[in-house]
Parts: sequence; structure tokens; C-alpha cells
Amino acid sequence: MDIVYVRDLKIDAHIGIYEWEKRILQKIRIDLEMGWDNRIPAASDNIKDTLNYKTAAKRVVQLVEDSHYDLVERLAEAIADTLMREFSIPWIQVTVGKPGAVRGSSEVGVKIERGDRQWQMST
Ligand SMILES: Nc1nc2c(c(=O)[nH]1)N=C([C@H](O)[C@@H](O)CO)CN2
Repeated sequence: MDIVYVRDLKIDAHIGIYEWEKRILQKIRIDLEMGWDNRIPAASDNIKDTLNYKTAAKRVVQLVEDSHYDLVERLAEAIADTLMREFSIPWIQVTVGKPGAVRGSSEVGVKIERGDRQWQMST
């Protein structure tokens, strides 16, 4: 399966389980790996045939900025669900990281995969 990806997308989010976290914005970091048949836009050279990484990234920024979840697990699920539904993505991997949340670690977070990884591209 081909992939369209967005790496190291940094967004200010309301996220966290503690009261003090609910009052502040924290930087989170997002990686997306999205399954797509890239042979079609490669043949047409037309943006309409792509999974447009700019549009997808902007949708994630909007979703994160409009949300306030406790857990990174919940946010990762919301991102996966929204992108799969709105962009007809067959398989997605979403990483949500909180840099600096744990002393001594550069980043903590979750990585989830949703959809059909065996999805076959049309021939
Ligand atoms: N698996 C998780 N563990 C923790 C989370 C989380 O969202 N998922 N969140 C926190 C706190 O919000 C922490 O980031 C504050 O520093 C702790 N563990």
C-alpha cells in the first residue's frame, strides 16, 4: 500500500488529565501515515486524485484546536476517525506525542493504527 504522510506537525492543544493542564495550552506533536493509491495521481498529475496532505494537516489542526480531551489516546482516536471518514482513507497510523511531559524523556505518547492494512489498491 502506498502512503501519504505528515510528520512532526506541532499544534498547541488543551490536553491532559490534571486541572492545571486544562487551563493551559501545551505543544503536541503529530505524525500521520495514511494509506492511499498514489499511482492514480502519479498518472494524472492532478491534485484532485491525491490525498492532499495540506488539507489533511489543516483538518487535524482545526480538530485539535477545537477539542479538549484528557487523554492522548482519545485525541489520537478522534484524529483517525475524522480523517478516515472525511478523506476516505482505508488505513491510518496516528502518533500523538507530548514533548516534555515526562522529565528525562524527550516525548511520550501513543501510536494507533486503524482501518485495513491489507487494503488492496485498484489494479
Ligand atoms: N497513556 C497515557 N498516560 C498519561 C496521559 C495520557 O494521556 N495517556 N496523560 C498524562 C498527563 O496528562 C501528563 O501528560 C501530564 O504530564 C499522564 N499519563
